[in-house]
Amino acid sequence: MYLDEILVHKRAVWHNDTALTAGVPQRRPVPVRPGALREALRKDTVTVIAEVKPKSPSKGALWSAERGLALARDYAAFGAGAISVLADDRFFGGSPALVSQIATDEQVTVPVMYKDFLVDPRQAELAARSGADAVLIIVRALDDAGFRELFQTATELGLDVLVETFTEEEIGRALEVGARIVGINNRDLRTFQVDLENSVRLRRLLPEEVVTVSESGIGSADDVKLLAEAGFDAILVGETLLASADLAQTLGELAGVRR
Ligand SMILES: O=C(O)c1ccccc1NCC(=O)[C@H](O)[C@H](O)COP(=O)(O)O
Repeated sequence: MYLDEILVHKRAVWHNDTALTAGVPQRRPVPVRPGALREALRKDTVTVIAEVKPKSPSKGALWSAERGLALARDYAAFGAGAISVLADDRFFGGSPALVSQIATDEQVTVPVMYKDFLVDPRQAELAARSGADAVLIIVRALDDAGFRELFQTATELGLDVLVETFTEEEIGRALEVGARIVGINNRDLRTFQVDLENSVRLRRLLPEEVVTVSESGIGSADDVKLLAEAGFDAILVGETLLASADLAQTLGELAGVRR
């Protein structure tokens, strides 16, 4: 299920008002922490944003959603600087309720990002109600007006925004709206091909004041060293952690690389 098909589904769900919102309180249950994600990503070592992703279109089943909270607690205890939680149910097996459960948990003290395919400002409102500190917005999912509106809505709600890019043109669009945290995806969401060189090649287009995140396909401390040398502040990692037989060790290796 490639990006275009996911977006068709998302637009239909929000257009028809049939989005899954059960398990998310009507009012945000915890205070907003603007800047929390950005701050967590600027450390001496490359920060790991560890992902709770129950399944994926490219890999199938990865982790049971029922054990999502336990996983998030382990991530926080073993050195993740932030946690990304899939809010999409259909393709990734997550839910807004899962984000809420993790974002409001007392043992999960690191920032939590609401990870979905945002096509409607109401999704940013749902993210804020869930208690998340941040949302991800994928530039290529939106036209300029839609991107600007979503970015503005999320920012006004006090959420940090990780703006995901894949090309030079998309980096230009991210900077144009004033993005302060920019991700570069290594996975082409139209083919699922993964190439870390995409991050290395595009990083130089981002100014120093922008916090940078390399996303997807990161599997070893050597990968992280490559990205640290290219100038990245942080990495977004799912599959490598979800498949690890020794999470404390794997996370320790990825999170221990100096910038
Ligand atoms: O992960 C997928 O298969 C996928 C398919 C279609 C759209 C998005 C997809 N992934 C979203 C992500 O951003 C990744 O989950 C994230 O970067 C972590 O990647 P990885 O470490 O490779 O699990």
